[in-house]
Amino acid sequence: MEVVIAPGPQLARLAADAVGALLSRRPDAVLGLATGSSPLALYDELARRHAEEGLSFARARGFLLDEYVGLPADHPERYRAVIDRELVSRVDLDPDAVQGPDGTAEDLPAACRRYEEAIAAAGGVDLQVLGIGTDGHVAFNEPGSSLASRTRVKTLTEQTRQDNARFFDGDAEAVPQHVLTQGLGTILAARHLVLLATGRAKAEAVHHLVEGAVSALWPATVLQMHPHVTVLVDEAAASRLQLADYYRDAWRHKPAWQGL
Ligand SMILES: N[C@@H]1[C@@H](O)[C@H](O)[C@@H](COP(=O)(O)O)O[C@@H]1O
Repeated sequence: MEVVIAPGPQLARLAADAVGALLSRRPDAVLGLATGSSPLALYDELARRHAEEGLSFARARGFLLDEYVGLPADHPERYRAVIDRELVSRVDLDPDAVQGPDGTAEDLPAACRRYEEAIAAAGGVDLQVLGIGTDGHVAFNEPGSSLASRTRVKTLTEQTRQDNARFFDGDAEAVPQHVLTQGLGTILAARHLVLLATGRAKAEAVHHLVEGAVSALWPATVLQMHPHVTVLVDEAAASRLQLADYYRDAWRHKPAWQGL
């Protein structure tokens, strides 16, 4: 796990560098797309590079991490709508090449199975963008999630509904109770995980993610089992890291050829 501690705008640029390097190596790369506020600066930077530097997503494909259950198809907070607004509509990514779990499906378990099959049929995710919840969830894998889980229905914790109320006019009751989410096992199958976290509210979760014991209580800790994880955090989110000085030192002395 590589931990990079830097100011927010630099984190977005580093994540964009990783996406750009992947697309130049492999123009038809499969991108794993996260919602929430953490990746927004990255999407802004990708949109800028598309407009100003010709970064192209024309042959790329995308898979969302998760989706609310039961929000109407035209609801602006459906994650599919969010990703269309924040990324797809701002670059040349083909909307038909982007998929998310279908939270409107009548048969939700069947929709989850189909989603796993679609990811496998695309050859798996090359680079998965991730955020982290204050309770240590990734995607919507809440505490107690199986560390080997695949895409399935989950029930949100009260804390996550409170955290996400800001997208629903501050009304936690309006946040759906149920979601479809890629499982932790699904996420671990992606080839490179790039997790972004900023702000003091994430400090405890980031500490567990990087330095805690692997446990379903802090689901993000399972990322320690993945061979290629880049954790991009600002000073506030890094404020509980015991080995922060070592991570800074390692980053400072990182060989130029290595890349993220
Ligand atoms: N399902 C999403 C996650 O994918 C996201 O990483 C996390 C943190 O969100 P934010 O980045 O807004 O803090 O919570 C949300 O509920």
